[in-house]
Amino acid sequence: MGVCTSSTAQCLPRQSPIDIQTRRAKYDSSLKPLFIQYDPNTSKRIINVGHCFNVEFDDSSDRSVLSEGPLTSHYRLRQFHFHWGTSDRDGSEHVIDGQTYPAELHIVHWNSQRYSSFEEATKHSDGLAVIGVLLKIGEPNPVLQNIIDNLDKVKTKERTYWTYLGSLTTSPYSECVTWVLLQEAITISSEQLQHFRGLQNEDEEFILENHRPLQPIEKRLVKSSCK
Ligand SMILES: COCCCN1C=C(N)c2cc(S(N)(=O)=O)sc2S1(=O)=O
Ligand SMILES: [Zn+2]
Repeated sequence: MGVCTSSTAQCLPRQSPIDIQTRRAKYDSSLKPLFIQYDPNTSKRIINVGHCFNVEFDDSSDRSVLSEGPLTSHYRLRQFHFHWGTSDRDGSEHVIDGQTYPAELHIVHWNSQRYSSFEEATKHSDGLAVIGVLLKIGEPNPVLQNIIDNLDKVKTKERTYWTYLGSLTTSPYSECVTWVLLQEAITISSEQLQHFRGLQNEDEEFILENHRPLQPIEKRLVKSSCK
């Protein structure tokens, strides 16, 4: 099942991010709860990739995995990163009923049940699964402060979510992602968020924003795990 890299006749584009119009989301009773099992000891390093920073994980074995939910395979944790804006008014990539959030966390996993490597998985339409978590301004979030050791706590008790088929939101925009967007936002303080804007790219310019504009939903259906 290859990736449609362009809007060829047999497949409409499935680009991300999108505006989740909650009243159009369809409840799917077959959607199971997410199974998230993270071993914080698999965290490897934080790396500035120019447009954001990635916290990378040892993905040489299935020690940190995501399964169930809308997924039919188990997916291995690869990295997580954030998207933000020049102010607290916007910065998230996904938007909910037209409402932007100040930032968004992406937890990236690849289908280690079907593919032999992350690179191979990105070439297939079911290759990646990314959990999107919206961030809203509120109390300083101790978990975000040392998220590496507490990734496990990012899991909210009631993990209701929206899911749809989409793409990477940064180049090469491969259409290989099953998006799982949690319906409960977590908090971050404005001061914590300001630290993100202090990151610099390879030209030593501040990374003031790194969120992609909304993409057309086309004929896609967004499913909800709850009514
Ligand atoms: C073909 O190989 C591409 C390598 C894949 N990656 C590159 C991205 N641009 C990217 C974007 C991601 S996002 N913002 O959609 O979660 S995750 C991710 S990534 O997994 O780190
Ligand atoms: Zn991302």
